[in-house]
Amino acid sequence: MSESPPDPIPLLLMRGIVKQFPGVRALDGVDLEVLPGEVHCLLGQNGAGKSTLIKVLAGAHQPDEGTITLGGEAVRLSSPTAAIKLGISTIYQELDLVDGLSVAENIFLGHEMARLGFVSRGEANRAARGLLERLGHGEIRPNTEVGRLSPAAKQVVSMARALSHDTRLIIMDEPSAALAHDEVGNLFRIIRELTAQRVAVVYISHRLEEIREIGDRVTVLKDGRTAAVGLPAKTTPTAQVVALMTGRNVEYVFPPRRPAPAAGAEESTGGGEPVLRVRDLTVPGVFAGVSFEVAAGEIVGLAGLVGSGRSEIIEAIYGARRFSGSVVLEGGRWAGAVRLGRCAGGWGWRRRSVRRRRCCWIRV
Ligand SMILES: Nc1ncnc2c1ncn2[C@@H]1O[C@H](COP(=O)(O)OP(=O)(O)OP(=O)(O)O)[C@@H](O)[C@H]1O
Repeated sequence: MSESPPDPIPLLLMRGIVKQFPGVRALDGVDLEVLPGEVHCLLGQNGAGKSTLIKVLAGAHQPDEGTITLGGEAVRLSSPTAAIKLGISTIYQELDLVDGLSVAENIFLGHEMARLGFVSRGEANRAARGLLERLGHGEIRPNTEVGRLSPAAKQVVSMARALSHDTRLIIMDEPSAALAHDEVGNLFRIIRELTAQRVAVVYISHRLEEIREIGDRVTVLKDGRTAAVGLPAKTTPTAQVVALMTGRNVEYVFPPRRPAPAAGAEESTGGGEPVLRVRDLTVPGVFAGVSFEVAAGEIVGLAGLVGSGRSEIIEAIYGARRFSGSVVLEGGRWAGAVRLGRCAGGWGWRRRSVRRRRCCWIRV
């Protein structure tokens, strides 16, 4: 939260925003109000319309209906460049950096260097260093190739790029997804410094505890509509936020938990027989030695930072990647076991092969 209270006159007002895609009304009259110097969190389930709304705000999508007012003036965000010129910068979850370019080149990508008055690479590097130091990351060297940086360092470069413009509003789409715990602390420190300078932040995250820590107010989207505007981020009960996001009370969202397995019972399977056994799953250079089991009726969360290999593990399990180790499904339609990493070709081939080897199949 900023040190001084947010200015009550909104920096941004979006009213009745509609965005229709073929067959989908992604936004159906959404309202958003952001004050200068506040962290405004945007919440909603998958598909609620958050990304579409921030793309409208970033100038990447044109709304079919609705009005946008920035600093008291009606604006048309006709392109990303128009949005940037008006002081709106966006940091997307999939950071849009160019791996083959240097840190400084990425920061000033799209700037008109002549207009900025840079006469040499050295000057661009010096300006980049200044921005990185402002973000508390003077150790990132402006001439390093971005592809060599960690996900956290890449995000700092993205923020430096946002700050390289005269920014009044920064949109951050799941900024903590790529960060380890201590790096999230640094992100929050940077956000607090920005808001102290009256920069507003629109912050998208699925992590409610983060929203409590860094957020000032919350807008909740549901099915392309605004379910709530400007709720206090620190004091609104979680059950209320979840109910607004889902349209259901918490007791219906989370079914009653089964009792934990007794001591000595089969580990990590909720006490039941494992249906899926994954052993020493390895895709060289991506992940190694992953083992877990899933019992019938059990939901197992696969947690990790962006880049840690979560999606790749699932891709290996359903057979889209070659791997070593084993993936065994018990009690499925086919008897026995199959190592999906060895399966290739069409479904018919797989089916015959699975039968011949007395294997089973994971039905996804
Ligand atoms: N370019 C597009 N073309 C067609 N439909 C789209 C397009 N972009 C989004 N949609 C649809 O619009 C709806 C809202 O999607 P959107 O990505 O904005 O939701 P979201 O809240 O950001 O979800 P998530 O958290 O999963 O990113 C979804 O039904 C989605 O399938």
